[in-house]
Amino acid sequence: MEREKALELVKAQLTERRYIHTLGVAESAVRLAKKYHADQKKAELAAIFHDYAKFRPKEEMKQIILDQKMDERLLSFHHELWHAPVGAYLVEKEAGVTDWEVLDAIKYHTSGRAGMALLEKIVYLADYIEPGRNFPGVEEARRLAAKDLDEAVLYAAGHTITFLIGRNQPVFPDTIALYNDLVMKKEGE
Ligand SMILES: Nc1ncnc2c1ncn2[C@@H]1O[C@H](COP(=O)(O)OP(=O)(O)O)[C@@H](O)[C@H]1O
Ligand SMILES: [Fe+2]
Repeated sequence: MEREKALELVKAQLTERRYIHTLGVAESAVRLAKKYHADQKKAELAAIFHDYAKFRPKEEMKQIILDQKMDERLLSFHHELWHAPVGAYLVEKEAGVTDWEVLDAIKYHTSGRAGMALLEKIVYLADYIEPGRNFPGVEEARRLAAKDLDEAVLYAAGHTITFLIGRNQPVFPDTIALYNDLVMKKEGE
């Protein structure tokens, strides 16, 4: 699907602010894909659609998780997590994207998971470091992203976990699995 068509489809689903975030994620994803030799068109498409379901009603997303027999653990955790897997489902159903690498990159862009594919890591990280982000630590994440993809993804996952613990919030296990996977890989090096 061409960039312009994808942008038109996603713009109808987002607020202006979230659309500008999406453009930032697409720019970051293409840059990371170029640097880490991933398919730039797929990275751009996944980034453009990554927050497609961000503003869908919670009830609708909950029903999709149940009907589509998605990971029901999601329903016991913060609904912030739901737009990623539900987004992948809706992007296929409503926008007709069938490339499973692109759909998986959307599906796991919020929680991450152990054993992430290159495209998944790129969209996960692009979402974290896009130019509109200004949370403490984002500069370090950007510095690491320019050096080593796994280091940067590890940093993002670790900081998301500590951010949630700092607020006494439950942490969806797939992000911990991602963190453990990368930290053990790093130890093994
Ligand atoms: N493992 C997790 N458990 C619970 N909440 C999480 C987890 N990982 C990320 N989140 C939450 O998801 C939200 C981030 O959503 P994300 O899709 O990554 O970014 P955004 O929607 O802001 O572009 C944050 O509120 C973050 O705290
Ligand atoms: Fe996002």
